[in-house]
Amino acid sequence: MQDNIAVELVSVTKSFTLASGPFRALTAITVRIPAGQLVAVTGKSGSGKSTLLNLITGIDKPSEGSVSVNGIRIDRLSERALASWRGRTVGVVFQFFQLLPTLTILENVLLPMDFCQTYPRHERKQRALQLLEQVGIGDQANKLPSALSGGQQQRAAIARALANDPPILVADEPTGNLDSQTATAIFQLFQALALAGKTVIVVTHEKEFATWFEHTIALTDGAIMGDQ
Ligand SMILES: Nc1ncnc2c1ncn2[C@@H]1O[C@H](COP(=O)(O)OP(=O)(O)OP(=O)(O)O)[C@@H](O)[C@H]1O
Repeated sequence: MQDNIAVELVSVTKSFTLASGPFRALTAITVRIPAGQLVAVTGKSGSGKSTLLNLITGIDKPSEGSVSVNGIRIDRLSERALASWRGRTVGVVFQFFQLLPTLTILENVLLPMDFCQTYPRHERKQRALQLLEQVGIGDQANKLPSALSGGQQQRAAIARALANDPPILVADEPTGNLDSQTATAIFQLFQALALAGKTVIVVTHEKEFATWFEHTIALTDGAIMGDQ
């Protein structure tokens, strides 16, 4: 594998067992994502986009084939090793933000650092505040998520995803719940993160942002129809 490939799936098939029999959500796909790129995953509902993200984040294992992230064969890791690996290597951003509602924005960003112990305790608050500044909501740190707009909540979720300085950021329809101006600001943030060296993989239906991506993985019925 080349040094600059962040994510590599080779001949990956993912099958699920349904009452009606086995079902292939992904069939023999091979994908190579270079480090530091902003990459889109597109396709209709049910085409396998979330399944692909779940393989990249190690939430699921392939039925066949290999999944390597930064040179590590994650399909061979134990669940315990995967949990630790995931916390340090992949930040995840969701469509509905999934911030903990009873914690402040600052506390939400501190959680992954407390969980993984990636930074000494006395450095964590400063780092969380810096991340909130970086995503443009430094002044919202002490508020509860419900006091923020959707766009601000997504920025907070991005800061939380960056807490442990993961090389890879994965986002599943991160702007699906935002207006187009706010969505543009979120994509600008992803672009800046990719320029700074993060590999950013985004599931998106929004065609108007197609030109922002350096690479698009287009899925149809669990197969790759275009890999530009
Ligand atoms: N755990 C599972 N058990 C059974 N079938 C599953 C499971 N996860 C996904 N599937 C099936 O695999 C196919 C791909 O699902 P996936 O969620 O990856 O699609 P998607 O492209 O992300 O769709 P959407 O845009 O609607 O989120 C679908 O037919 C889905 O029903």
